[in-house]
Amino acid sequence: MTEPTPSEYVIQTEALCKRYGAKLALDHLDLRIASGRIHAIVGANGAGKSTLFRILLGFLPPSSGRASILGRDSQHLTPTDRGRIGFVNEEHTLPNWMRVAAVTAMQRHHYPRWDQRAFDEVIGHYHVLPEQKVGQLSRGERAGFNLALTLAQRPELLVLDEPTLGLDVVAKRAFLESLLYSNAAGQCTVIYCSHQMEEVERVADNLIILERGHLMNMSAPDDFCARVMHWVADIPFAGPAPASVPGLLQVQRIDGLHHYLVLDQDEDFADFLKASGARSVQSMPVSLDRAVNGFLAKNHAVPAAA
Ligand SMILES: Nc1ncnc2c1ncn2[C@@H]1O[C@H](COP(=O)(O)OP(=O)(O)OP(=O)(O)O)[C@@H](O)[C@H]1O
Repeated sequence: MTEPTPSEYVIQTEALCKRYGAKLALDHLDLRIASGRIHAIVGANGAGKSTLFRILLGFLPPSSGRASILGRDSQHLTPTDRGRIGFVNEEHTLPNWMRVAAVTAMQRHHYPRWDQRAFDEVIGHYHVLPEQKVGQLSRGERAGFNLALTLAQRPELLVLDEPTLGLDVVAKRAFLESLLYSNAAGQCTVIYCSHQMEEVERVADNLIILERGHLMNMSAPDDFCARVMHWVADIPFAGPAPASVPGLLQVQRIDGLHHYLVLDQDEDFADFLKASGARSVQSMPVSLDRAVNGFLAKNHAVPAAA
């Protein structure tokens, strides 16, 4: 595959930093996201995901470094630039006092590329009536309505910050189907931030992991999964010191067996376990949820010792 040219990146940051007082939320972040497909950004609470989105969309200035979106400097976006970007966040901020029909008419008027078919397709997943006030809609209905409005704008780039938070399984599925429909139709690039790995597994083509404002991974989800392996070893005593275990993410002792979750280890890891006293060893692949959460848990903040 050839490298995309700079104009083919929908997002580009260079040494991007954001400091809130003593806290560095984004730490010299260099990120390039190519146009097309669905990109998931994941990371522990406080990793900097929302801060990155706010800077990219021009709602917040960086402390230093640069950020651009659709080839435009995030700090100088014009209304025309903003019209090319759809943004949905978990708050689904819409005017509560307005009726669904009035909000829809207003948006249709505002966006010249309005696609009624896309709106009808998405809203059809939800039992939303035109005469209802936005404030009367359930959380899932509001999410669906917001996504329908956003997709109907026919954005070139859709940015979603935890859009399915608090939705039930059916509403979540409807939301993801709408997302896949819009992407499959080749209408836009989707950048999506979520803590829900089963969703990421289902929809994302590219997995971006942020940790404390640093980029830790950018690859297909399957490729990341393949880097993490679960090993079970029958070691009849304490086992090797955790600090000496290569690539260790997690260790547990269950029913007398040692379970190791390790990163970037090949078959040599079996030799390491045998040299550490293992009578038998076995390796198995892990789900994306286990791989990502094991990876994030390694450096997760722990309570200070009493
Ligand atoms: N306005 C602010 N003032 C001070 N600190 C802030 C502010 N906004 C965010 N932070 C801090 O910056 C860091 C990154 O926050 P951010 O909201 O970007 O994380 P996140 O990855 O979106 O987290 P979550 O998954 O919990 O939503 C956090 O440590 C947070 O406490």
